[in-house]
Amino acid sequence: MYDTIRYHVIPPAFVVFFTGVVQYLAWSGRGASVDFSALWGNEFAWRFLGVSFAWAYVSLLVPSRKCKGPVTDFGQVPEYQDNGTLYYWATLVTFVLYNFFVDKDLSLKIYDNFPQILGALNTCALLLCVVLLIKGRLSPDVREKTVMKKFPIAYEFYSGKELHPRLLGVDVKQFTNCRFGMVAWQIFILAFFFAGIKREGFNYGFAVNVLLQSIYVAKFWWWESGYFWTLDVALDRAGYYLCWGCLVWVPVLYTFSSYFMVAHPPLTSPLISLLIFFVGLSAVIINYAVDREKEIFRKTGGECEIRGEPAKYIDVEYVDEKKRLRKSKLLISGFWGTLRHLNYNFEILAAFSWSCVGWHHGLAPFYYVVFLTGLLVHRVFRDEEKCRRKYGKYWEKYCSIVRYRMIPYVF
Ligand SMILES: NC(=O)C1=CN([C@@H]2O[C@H](COP(=O)(O)OP(=O)(O)OC[C@H]3O[C@@H](n4cnc5c(N)ncnc54)[C@H](OP(=O)(O)O)[C@@H]3O)[C@@H](O)[C@H]2O)C=CC1
Ligand SMILES: CC(C)CCC[C@@H](C)[C@H]1CC[C@H]2C3=CC=C4C[C@@H](O)CC[C@]4(C)[C@H]3CC[C@]12C
Repeated sequence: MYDTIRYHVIPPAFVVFFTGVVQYLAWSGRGASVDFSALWGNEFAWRFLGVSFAWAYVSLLVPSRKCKGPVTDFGQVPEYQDNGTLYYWATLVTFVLYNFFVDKDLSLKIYDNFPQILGALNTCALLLCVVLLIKGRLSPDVREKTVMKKFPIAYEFYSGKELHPRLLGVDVKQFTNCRFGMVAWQIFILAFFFAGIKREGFNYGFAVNVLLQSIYVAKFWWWESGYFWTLDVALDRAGYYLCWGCLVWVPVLYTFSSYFMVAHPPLTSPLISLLIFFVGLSAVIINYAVDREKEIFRKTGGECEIRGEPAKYIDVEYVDEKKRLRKSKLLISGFWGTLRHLNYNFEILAAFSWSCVGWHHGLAPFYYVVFLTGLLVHRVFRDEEKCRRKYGKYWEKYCSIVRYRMIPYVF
């Protein structure tokens, strides 16, 4: 029963549901009813995507320093282009300059053609998932155990076949997640903000919404090399969930509060907006600090200081897929000694902060927060299942020291 749901029901149901929701969001966000003709895109949308994809692709080809991700159970060490921060700032500055000096209506055009852009993106993303499925089945880069095993086709399409596939000389997940998804998030919210100014004038609430998200996204680039060690990159395979998710779902849902605010400007006063800004900023900073603490701990092999004292940890052992015994450490001081997923709490608080400037308009500005909360609670279980399988009794020991996941005494 569980396997039927997991392999046969959820994948097709999610593909249909999420692909459909995109159409709803694209139109409801501007107060219009769904028009399916946008699914094919239009000339502007295809040109916009052509340039964006080419720009992202070139950023992964130009000579640059490289960084490595964690070694997989089957001994592969993925290699990434380490020029994310430069790419992010170059894209941002180019977009702003182009918008102010070359095409003053660019942001409005992006806003007006957003459903068409999403339609075209959806086509490209689905095509990519088909290519990844065929490549994974016929000619995977690495012939490891899981990739060689046959699962139901809908499941393979949804979850992906390969862990670190490369296409046209670039790492697919770095392209979809980092080079496209995270930059699209930044560029779209900025375009919506400029479009909002053109239509309704400057709005403090809207400014706080976009500024907080921009700080959040900019922070991502400082930490990009840390991202390569997360579940998405180390565990999730390249398929609909991750690649379609980053190519389409991130651009539509993660930016939705800003998209919505163009047609529904926030009514929060400048003072309240400022207060919300400081709450949101603190949340982004703490979220980053928690991630960073673990990153430094891992990079130094545990030989680092946390708040002026040597890091406290427990030594753990695990057996990898090749049956080799490996050693590692789990941090139990600093942030990681308080709750097992403290970073998620501040992730949600940050998103709540930038959404709540639009609270006068009901639930719509909070769609992302609702999704994020579900995603992160589900991720807590996925992550802990992974850790329990990996570390066994050592994970139980860690859980007995750091007892709660996200809410003290409750969860
Ligand atoms: N906006 C969004 O949609 C989302 C944002 N995020 C954000 O991304 C960031 C990364 O999140 P995510 O990858 O989910 O998870 P974490 O950064 O919480 O990483 C979890 C992993 O860290 C290792 N770990 C767990 N506890 C310890 C410890 N005490 N000491 C050392 N290592 C430990 C384990 O991996 P190992 O096998 O190495 O031991 C575990 O699998 C967060 O800021 C999160 O908020 C995450 C998901 C969605
Ligand atoms: C069924 C699908 C619609 C669901 C798609 C989900 C994915 C798009 C997202 C799953 C995990 C997300 C992320 C994880 C960690 C991140 C680090 C953070 O600092 C920035 C955001 C992100 C890259 C984020 C992006 C979307 C997911 C990959």
